[in-house]
Amino acid sequence: MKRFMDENFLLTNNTAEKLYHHYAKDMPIFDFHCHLNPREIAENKRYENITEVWLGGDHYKWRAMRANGVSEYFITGDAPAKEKFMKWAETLPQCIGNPLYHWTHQELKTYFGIDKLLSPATAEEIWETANALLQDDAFTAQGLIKRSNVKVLCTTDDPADSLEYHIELAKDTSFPVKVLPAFRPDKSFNIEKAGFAEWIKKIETVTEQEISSLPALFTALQLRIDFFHTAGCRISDHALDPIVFEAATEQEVDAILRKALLGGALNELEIRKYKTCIMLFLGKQYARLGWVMQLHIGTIRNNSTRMMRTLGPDTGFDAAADYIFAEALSKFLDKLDMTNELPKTILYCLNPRDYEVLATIGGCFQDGTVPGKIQLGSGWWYNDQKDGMLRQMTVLANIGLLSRFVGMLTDSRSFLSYTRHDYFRRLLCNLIGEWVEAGEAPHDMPLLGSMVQNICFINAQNYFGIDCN
Ligand SMILES: O=C[C@H](O)[C@@H](O)[C@@H](O)[C@H](O)C(=O)O
Repeated sequence: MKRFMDENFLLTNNTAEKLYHHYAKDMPIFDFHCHLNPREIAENKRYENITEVWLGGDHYKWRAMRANGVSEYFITGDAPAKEKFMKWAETLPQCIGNPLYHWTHQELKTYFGIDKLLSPATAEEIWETANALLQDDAFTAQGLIKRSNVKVLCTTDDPADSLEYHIELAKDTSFPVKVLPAFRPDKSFNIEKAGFAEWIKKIETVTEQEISSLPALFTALQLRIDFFHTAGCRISDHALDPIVFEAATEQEVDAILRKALLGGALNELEIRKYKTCIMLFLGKQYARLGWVMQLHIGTIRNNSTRMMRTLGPDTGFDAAADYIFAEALSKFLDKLDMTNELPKTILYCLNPRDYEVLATIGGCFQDGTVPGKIQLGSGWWYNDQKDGMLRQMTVLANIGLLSRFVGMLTDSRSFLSYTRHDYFRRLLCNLIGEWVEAGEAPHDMPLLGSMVQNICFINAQNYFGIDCN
């Protein structure tokens, strides 16, 4: 029997152990999609206690606590920080089998050097030890990022954002990590959602232009894209719930936008036409600048109306959807490809049922210009666990080129989540190791070692075209 989470955690064969320890473990991190707060990084936030850094925004943990019968008062409510931590400590022993059980202990060990298992019996001691350590410079926002060997991290930012913290960080020579914005224009195409008119007002303010027509909106978006580019942005990100494709002329879409801006109600067809037109415009802009376009597909968000009313979005009430989207996705990529304006693209889906759909459609638009131009993104969100990551890598290996994969990202709101890369690397090495041990891949360590290092970091560096030195 193996010891729980020892140095060969998740590594079940000799080749995997060698690949992980010799090639993967010490590779730097390129975190191309996360939800860290750039202000906390720029201000080098110091955390008062482990509740703040650990449970502050992590809706994975919140869901587990709810599932364990913990009342909202101790999760997102006003309970004192220590009581919230105690509730997490009560919940964790119930999480065996869930990645949270592993991540939590990886984080305790990697950052705090704590080997004990968190439970009500150890909670008091861990609370004291961790909180004392948090006062050290190694535990500030910047300290944690540096210790995690991160070279680049990309936050998620609205087009109206001033990017003041990114700009400030770029000037700060004492912090060597590149903190870059990622362009997330969901609000520009979610014309049917509450908040669209307010968002247009914000963009009018930051671009100092009135937006009363489609050409004016295009100009404003282009200005913001160029501004983001100047601030180092090379990546965009979209939540498409679901992706749609409905061809329309710009005149038609102009009329639809004008109608919406005057407060008119749009029908389904109009909404689809508008969204398609905006996404095509954006895709072309990304291609123009050599950016990467990330498409996150397949969620059904804010399922609990009651909790949406009290807590708002991104609080743990989203699920995998079962949308039918293959044709729309294919037509969207094809339309851009026809005029050679398809940017590098990463496709993610929250429903792992659809990985083959993404991988096979993506394969139709590889155009020989960039290795792995169209990527099947790593297991996203509920899929960034053992089975989900293995499934994503297996589908990619079967249908595309695993060797060209840009690898893992954290997608997290917590500065302690970098251990997820370690989790991913172990699984990657184990998968390849299993192939070797079964005689399905050659025992060529330099070849496999370089494949592993490419997937851990080098592919991402080349693909995103960001200098990491
Ligand atoms: O891990 C989960 C995530 O952070 C999740 O909250 C995000 O992926 C977010 O919904 C997004 O759309 O970018």
